[in-house]
Amino acid sequence: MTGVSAPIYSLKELVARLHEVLGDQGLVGDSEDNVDKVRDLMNAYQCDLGNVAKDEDWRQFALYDGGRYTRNLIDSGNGKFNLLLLVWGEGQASPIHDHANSHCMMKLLDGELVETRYHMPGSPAAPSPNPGNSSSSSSSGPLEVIGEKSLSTNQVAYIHDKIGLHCMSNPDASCKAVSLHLYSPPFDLCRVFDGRTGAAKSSFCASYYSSSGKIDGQAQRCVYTNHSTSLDGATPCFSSIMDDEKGSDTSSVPSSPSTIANDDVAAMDKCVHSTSTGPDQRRRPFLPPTSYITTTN
Ligand SMILES: N[C@@H](CS(=O)O)C(=O)O
Ligand SMILES: [Fe+2]
Repeated sequence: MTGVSAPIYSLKELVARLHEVLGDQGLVGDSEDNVDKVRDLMNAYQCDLGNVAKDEDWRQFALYDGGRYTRNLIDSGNGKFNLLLLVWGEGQASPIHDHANSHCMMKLLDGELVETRYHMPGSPAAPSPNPGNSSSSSSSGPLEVIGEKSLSTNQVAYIHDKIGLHCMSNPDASCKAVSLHLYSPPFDLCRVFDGRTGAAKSSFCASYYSSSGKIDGQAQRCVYTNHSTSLDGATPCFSSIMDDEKGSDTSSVPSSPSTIANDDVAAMDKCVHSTSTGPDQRRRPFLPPTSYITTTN
């Protein structure tokens, strides 16, 4: 274990500290010590929820256009890590996925997120019918849920393929969520899984909605904010804007997956939750992510 880092009050400082720890090598192999250092730094980052002046530190990266969850690149870590800020719309989720043998450290900055973990098909704890073939797209049967955890603001979570697969979901039907993610080493491809069959597909997962706070392309620039002030001339993502943009959004038509552009991704987007906690009225069916583009079988 490492010591507890002094509070870090800006993403700029966090990035500088991450470069000190990871800039040369990144998180390679079983470098548990450095994993602890990164966890410590992520914990030390003070996101100052509710204080708009301080929140601006991360809100400038929280770009969102009312569509699926966005992945906003904050820093590409000298090629050794990626630091991203993700904005999750109401009820949105990632598909069940792995992390290409990289380390994933995340911190909830705002809202609520639930992490559901699954056994990695083919791992010893959940023997697969296809041992040694875990990178193929063949089915291994329904994925086994090994845990479900609700993250509270400021909480840091960590996952690696050795722990299992996961999906993240925003269970709130009326609020967005924002999270900070560090991946080391960075990766372009991961696998997304069908929770019911265990089938996996390779997926491009290095697409970013924005980099360094700037959107590439035609998307409307829209900053996620709970506050009534817009930042740097951007449009706040109020619910009225969201409603206006519902045209091609299937969020209110969950029973019609055929309207979803990418059926492969839609099929993968079944975040299988434990039913032990009973139905939650705030929960809505999850949306397919934009951020994963299925490329190959
Ligand atoms: N790994 C996902 C977010 S999450 O579900 O951890 C992504 O980078 O899009
Ligand atoms: Fe993930």
